Amino acid sequence: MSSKGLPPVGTDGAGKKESLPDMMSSLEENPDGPEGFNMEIGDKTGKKPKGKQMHSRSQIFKYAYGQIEKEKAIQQEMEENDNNMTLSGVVSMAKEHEVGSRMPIEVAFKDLTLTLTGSKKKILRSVTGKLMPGRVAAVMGPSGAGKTTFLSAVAGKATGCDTSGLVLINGKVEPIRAYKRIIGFVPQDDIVHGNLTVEENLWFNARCRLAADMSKAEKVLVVERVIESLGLQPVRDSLVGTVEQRGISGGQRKRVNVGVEMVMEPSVLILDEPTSGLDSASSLLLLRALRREALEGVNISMVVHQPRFASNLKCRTVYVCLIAYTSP
Ligand SMILES: Nc1ncnc2c1ncn2[C@@H]1O[C@H](COP(=O)(O)OP(=O)(O)OP(=O)(O)O)[C@@H](O)[C@H]1O
Repeated sequence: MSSKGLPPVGTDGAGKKESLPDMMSSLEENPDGPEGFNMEIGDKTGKKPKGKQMHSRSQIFKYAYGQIEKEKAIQQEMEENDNNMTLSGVVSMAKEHEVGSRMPIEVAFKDLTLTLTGSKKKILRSVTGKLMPGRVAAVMGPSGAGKTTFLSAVAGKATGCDTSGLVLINGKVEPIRAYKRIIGFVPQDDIVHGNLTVEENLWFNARCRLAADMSKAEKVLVVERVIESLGLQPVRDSLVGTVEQRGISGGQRKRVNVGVEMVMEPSVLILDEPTSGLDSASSLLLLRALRREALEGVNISMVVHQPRFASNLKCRTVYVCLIAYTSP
């Protein structure tokens, strides 16, 4: 993906560049502006008291960090219970903490078969199963088995193939593309803009892909949450980098790729090898961030090659072109 032809990131109506801090200052000066504060101050528990409007940058950040602290507490609780955590445990914890806020999407597929257009070669043959909200599914199998093809088909992005079989969204036969605004897809290749900073990449996506009627303050919260969750704080102002100009590390870049899809607050998040090229610590950090997304009710599927990552996350495992084994 190239940034050529894209509108400038964070510009005001006059085309003047508007960084996140600039934007926050302008919000502070003009809280009643068209994209100003219609959000309320939160307390430490993240609850928003009625009738109290946020009128300053510090108030917005107080709210944002109150929410983030709450999420960290949940994460800590999860880690303490890690040894006996089950998938149903994750889901019930999500309910307990009332953090599940996304529209739940269940994706079922029956006899999903993909044939190369103009030939009889079948890339996928009669794949049947279900991907559930609040769960993480690991798609595993040897190279060339069809993992990417399978996830592309689930996301409605398979090209060059004829698809047969059924895909049911929440039990209804509907084209998955109708849900593209709430499906995040992180391909193996880069989807970030190298000549923007980490924060600008995230902010650009938040601005373009979150609901138009969502206030700027709420969008800031979403971006801050993603930066915190993916451990991108130290590089938030660094250029991602291009071939000509070196930027952040490969592992950080990988996390930004995931982040640009996370900021759209998807209900379904599909990732093709998000941990490839990452060291164990970065992989774990990323997987924990994904588990937190699952706590929000997100339906997550990802290609992983290391079985220990799947078992770490207590994933439901979908083996492609192998005899299926589902982790307990
Ligand atoms: N549009 C297409 N045209 C031609 N061949 C295709 C197309 N899509 C997929 N294939 C073929 O289908 C097979 C499965 O590819 P896919 O990328 O899904 O495998 P994979 O399991 O993800 O592999 P890897 O782990 O190496 O990334 C490959 O042989 C690939 O060349």
